[in-house]
Amino acid sequence: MRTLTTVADLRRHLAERRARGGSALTGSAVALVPTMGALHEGHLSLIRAAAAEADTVVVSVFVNPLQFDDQLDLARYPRDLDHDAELAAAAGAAVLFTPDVREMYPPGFATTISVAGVTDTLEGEHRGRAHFDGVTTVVAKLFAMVGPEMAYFGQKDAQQVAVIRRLVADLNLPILIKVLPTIREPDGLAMSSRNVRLSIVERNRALALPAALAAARECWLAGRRDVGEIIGAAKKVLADRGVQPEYVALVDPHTFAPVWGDTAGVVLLALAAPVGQVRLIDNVLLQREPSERKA
Ligand SMILES: Nc1ncnc2c1ncn2[C@@H]1O[C@H](COP(=O)(O)OP(=O)(O)OP(=O)(O)O)[C@@H](O)[C@H]1O
Ligand SMILES: CC(C)(CO)[C@@H](O)C(=O)[O-]
Ligand code: BAL
Repeated sequence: MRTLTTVADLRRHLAERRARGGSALTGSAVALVPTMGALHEGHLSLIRAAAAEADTVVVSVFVNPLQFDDQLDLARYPRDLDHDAELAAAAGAAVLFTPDVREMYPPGFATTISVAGVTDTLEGEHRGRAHFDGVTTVVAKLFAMVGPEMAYFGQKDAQQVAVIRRLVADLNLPILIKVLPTIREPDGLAMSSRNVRLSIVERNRALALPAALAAARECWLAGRRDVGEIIGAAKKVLADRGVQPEYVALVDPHTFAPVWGDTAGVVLLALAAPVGQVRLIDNVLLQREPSERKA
């Protein structure tokens, strides 16, 4: 695996690899897995899936200052580039792209890519307009730098997925967006780079999030369709375990518009909550698993 830090080196290396041609199975397809590093099994599942489908997997590691609404969160964001390189290589990455902030945003940089509508609610509302503007600006730049045929994202950041899909559709970008399920710890906590900042007590309290999602799903599976009732089931679990959510919401999984009254069709239950000094998010799609559907 090559570790590259400049756009010029990245472009040169990818051009050489493309010129060589790939295998009969994958052609010379390039896949991008954008990350902010401190890699864990969630990221590795994306890299492995990309490696199975593309000749060249580029993993980017860039802690993007533009998308942080909280400067302390940016300063404390976990960083471990040497370990990331080992893990990414073992999972099948061909290139680790780790630009510094000046390479990504040189002096004079003045462009913002902004997606409207789907960014209005939940994370967009609570982390502020700049969060998703930061995400879409850096992702658009990464797409332009790498020129991937496909890009891989995790369902844990469900709204980010909807925003990226909108970006790709609106700008006619010829990039296939692949979304993989949330990878969880054995006890149910969604893997996240920020989990390392939880104390033992907080780590235990954080289990309130998957438990709240499970309670809401139980309620939905029991046939309840009243939005207040489903959200109430999740909120009760959080309150019982001493977690105060920033939001618990039922939304359309494509537009992220809130669902009111009675739910119909597939809806997404999403929540965000601080646990100690760490802000966690999680979500579940309320739909019947294929095995639960009637033949
Ligand atoms: N548990 C997970 N399962 C599947 N994909 C994940 C998981 N966690 C993160 N990802 C995906 O990995 C990509 C990079 O995410 P990122 O580097 O922000 O990691 P993270 O663990 O979400 O960090 P944090 O939530 O602390 O910012 C995103 O597409 C994200 O959705
Ligand atoms: C997509 C991303 C790498 C952009 O900085 C980030 O938002 C993330 O890690 O999910
Ligand atoms: N995984 C989402 C990136 C962020 O929290 O800013």
